[in-house]
Amino acid sequence: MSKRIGFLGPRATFTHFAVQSFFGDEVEQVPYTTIPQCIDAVADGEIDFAVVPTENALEGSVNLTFDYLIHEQPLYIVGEIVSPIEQHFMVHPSRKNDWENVTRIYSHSHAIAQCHKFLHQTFKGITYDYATSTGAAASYVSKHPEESVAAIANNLAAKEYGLEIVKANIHDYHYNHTRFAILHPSNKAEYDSPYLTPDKEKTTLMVTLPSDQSGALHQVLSAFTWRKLNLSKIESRPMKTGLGNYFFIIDIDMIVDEILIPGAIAELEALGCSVKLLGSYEAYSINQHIEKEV
Ligand SMILES: O=C(O)C(=O)C[C@]1(C(=O)O)C=C[C@@H](O)C=C1
Repeated sequence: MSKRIGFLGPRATFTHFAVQSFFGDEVEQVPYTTIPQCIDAVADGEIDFAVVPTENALEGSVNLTFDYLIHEQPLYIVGEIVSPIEQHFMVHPSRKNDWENVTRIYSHSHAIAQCHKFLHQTFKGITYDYATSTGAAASYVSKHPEESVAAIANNLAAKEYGLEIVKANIHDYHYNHTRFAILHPSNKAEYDSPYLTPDKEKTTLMVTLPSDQSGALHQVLSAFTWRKLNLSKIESRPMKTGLGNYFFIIDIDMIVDEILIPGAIAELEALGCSVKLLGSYEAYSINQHIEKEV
């Protein structure tokens, strides 16, 4: 039986492109309207893996994904897909000669944020409406030709929903990539992509510091430093238990081994930190532009 892969939908989102590039057509692709719905589905066993965005090179972390994983559904990251992101400005074909006069712009908040310079220069003072995904925004614009609204999305969405791209590549910086996590309830679950080869190994930890201990973060970092464990990310997020209470998400450039990472974790625990493994996995990069049909 083919695997069921859930993703942030509808069809033709960036997440759908990541799923298509990694898993291909042999799997059943199941769209969900929101990130929490997709995460719940894999936790409930409705699907085999969930694919959701975690971080964009211009905008930073997708907080909803990490917050939901930490506070609501403790799943493991079992793989990572990095995809190039190209944002285009699109309208219903009936507005293609009048696109500069639209009065609303609809997209995912990250997509809007990635295009701020263009939007500020071209549409000063315009209203932004936030959609659950770029694909959802494109689908809305196609169904509402009577509304003076444009979408920001990728070219698969323009094709899928019959929209006209009137301005291509409107993201502010050329280097625009997003990471997507493949999630599963067990950290032993694996899926080798038939299409992509892994280019990195990673471990993600959640570390909570002992309260009010001076130099605690310095001590945490030195547990990695003297073992020469390279960190590619360290980010703080609120614990949601009170002002000033934070935990850290730490990415290490290596999978869990027998000695170094267990040693670092034991040292952190001895310092009074609590440490949770969020995943130890392979990371894959998509090198092609988004042109392939999904
Ligand atoms: O809306 C989409 O198409 C998504 O897949 C979500 C998402 C995100 O959450 O960052 C993914 C990639 C882009 O950075 C913009 C939006």
